Amino acid sequence: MNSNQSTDKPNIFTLGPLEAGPACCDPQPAIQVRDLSLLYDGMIALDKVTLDIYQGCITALIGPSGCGKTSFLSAINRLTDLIPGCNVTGKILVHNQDIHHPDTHAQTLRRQVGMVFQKPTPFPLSIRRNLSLPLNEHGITQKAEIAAIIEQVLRDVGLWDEVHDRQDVSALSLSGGQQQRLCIARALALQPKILLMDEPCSALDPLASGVVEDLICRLRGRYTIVIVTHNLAQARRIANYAAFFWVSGRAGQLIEFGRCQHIFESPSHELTAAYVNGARG
Ligand SMILES: Nc1ncnc2c1ncn2[C@@H]1O[C@H](COP(=O)(O)OP(=O)(O)OP(=O)(O)O)[C@@H](O)[C@H]1O
Repeated sequence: MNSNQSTDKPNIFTLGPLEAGPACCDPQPAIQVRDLSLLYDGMIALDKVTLDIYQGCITALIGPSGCGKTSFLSAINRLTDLIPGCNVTGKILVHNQDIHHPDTHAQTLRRQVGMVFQKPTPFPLSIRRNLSLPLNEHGITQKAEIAAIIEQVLRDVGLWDEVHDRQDVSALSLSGGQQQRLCIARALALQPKILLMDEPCSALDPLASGVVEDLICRLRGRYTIVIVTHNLAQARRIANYAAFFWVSGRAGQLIEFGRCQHIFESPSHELTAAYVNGARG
């Protein structure tokens, strides 16, 4: 089925139970960003961003198009290394490890910090292979171990009941919402600590979007989640913290960061107030 015509079941009870994670009321930084600047071909896209992302919490990155949200996300797991002409300065610590230190390997980092993209991006392979391939690439080859991980992550994203008896069909035959949950399962298979999500619901119809949003909430506590969203109502519903970015000239800047309730109900900066009230952006 075409991804934009998803008829993903709205039944949230298909999502398997997750172990409760730690509450996020005692914020410990999982990611520490200091003076992060990012340039594409010498043109500044992010200007000196300093921010802590708290462990086990959901942090929403909000702001108008072009303010650098995706660039910020991509810097955290060094996907920016793969963009020709992209230059990153400043410091990012992930669980106290400097991601730019020569001893930090990008592949190891990306195992710790998974990424889910806007459009579901399953490989044009079977459901099973979509999940086993990254495991093989990270040296996991035991069939029994792979089968156990596949079952666990499919249960975690609520897909097990829907696909366990047809794991060898093409992942492209799934609905858009199912494909996105498969992509989340693929990220979870490598047991990351952090999940970066770039507008994970925006390519889905409202029902599938609701299922994925519910899933993201269920992952809270077990994972540190950073989500880019243009959907302010969604940010408000699911996030514990929000970071508001703005673009001045071409440079994206972090204007304000704080508890979601503060950002949406009593922001400190007038630009934030204008944006969340729909007057700007
Ligand atoms: N690969 C790239 N090469 C050159 N410029 C880029 C590249 N990716 C992004 N940019 C530029 O960097 C700036 C920030 O882009 P980015 O995609 O990070 O913003 P965003 O806030 O995520 O936008 P949107 O909400 O529209 O996705 C924009 O001016 C964009 O044109």
